[in-house]
Amino acid sequence: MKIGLLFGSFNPIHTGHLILANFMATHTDLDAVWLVVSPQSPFKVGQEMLPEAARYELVQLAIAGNARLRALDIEFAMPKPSYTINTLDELRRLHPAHRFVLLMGEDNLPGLPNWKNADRILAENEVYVYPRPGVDATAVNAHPGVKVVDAPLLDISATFIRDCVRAHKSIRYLVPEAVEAKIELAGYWQ
Ligand SMILES: Nc1ncnc2c1ncn2[C@@H]1O[C@H](COP(=O)(O)OP(=O)(O)OP(=O)(O)O)[C@@H](O)[C@H]1O
Ligand SMILES: O=C(O)c1ccc[n+]([C@@H]2O[C@H](COP(=O)([O-])O)[C@@H](O)[C@H]2O)c1
Repeated sequence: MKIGLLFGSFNPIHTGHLILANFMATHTDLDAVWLVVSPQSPFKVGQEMLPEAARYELVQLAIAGNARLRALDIEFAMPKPSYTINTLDELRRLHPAHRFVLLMGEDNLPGLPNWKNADRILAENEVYVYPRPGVDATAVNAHPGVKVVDAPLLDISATFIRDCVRAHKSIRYLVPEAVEAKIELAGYWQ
């Protein structure tokens, strides 16, 4: 199996993540996409985050019923911050028969050279990139292993979702119904 890995904080998961994941799982050569919930992104230290278990639960609610998508909590038991190279090594050790591809939104590409062991990440992995509005990532796009897919732009972010909830504005259709219901019931960001 060829599997795409979408690493993220998912604080919370939103329709942008879901369209990206499903597009990669159905419009490329990938067989499935695994959404890896990171307890602590190295680039978001000190930022407000829901507890990792709550973010993981929202991801599970969001992807329920989609056989091509799966949620992973593998980084919960690993050292923090969550360095992607360590998780890639661990996933290859656990699943030697699978081929893995790194997935990301275009906004993450300019910072990729600053990730831990970025050279090894790029040498060992194909990277499929989903375009994101307002990003110029041409420098890293030139790397032979990096492929930007041709897909509809989605101007949705977790930041916008949190801001809407705080302002008591509707997030209907910006997140799946089950995610909206859980956010409301639990009172996240209110
Ligand atoms: N609307 C989008 N279009 C393309 N890629 C996206 C989109 N939203 C998220 N991604 C990608 O999904 C991955 C995980 O993103 P993350 O969980 O940090 O969400 P975010 O919406 O960017 O969060 P925040 O607004 O809190 O920074 C990253 O690779 C990011 O680029
Ligand atoms: O490995 C790294 O050095 C690294 C640096 C920045 C981000 N990441 C991962 O990239 C994912 C998205 O990060 P962010 O900051 O956009 O939420 C998340 O899973 C992070 O752990 C990883």
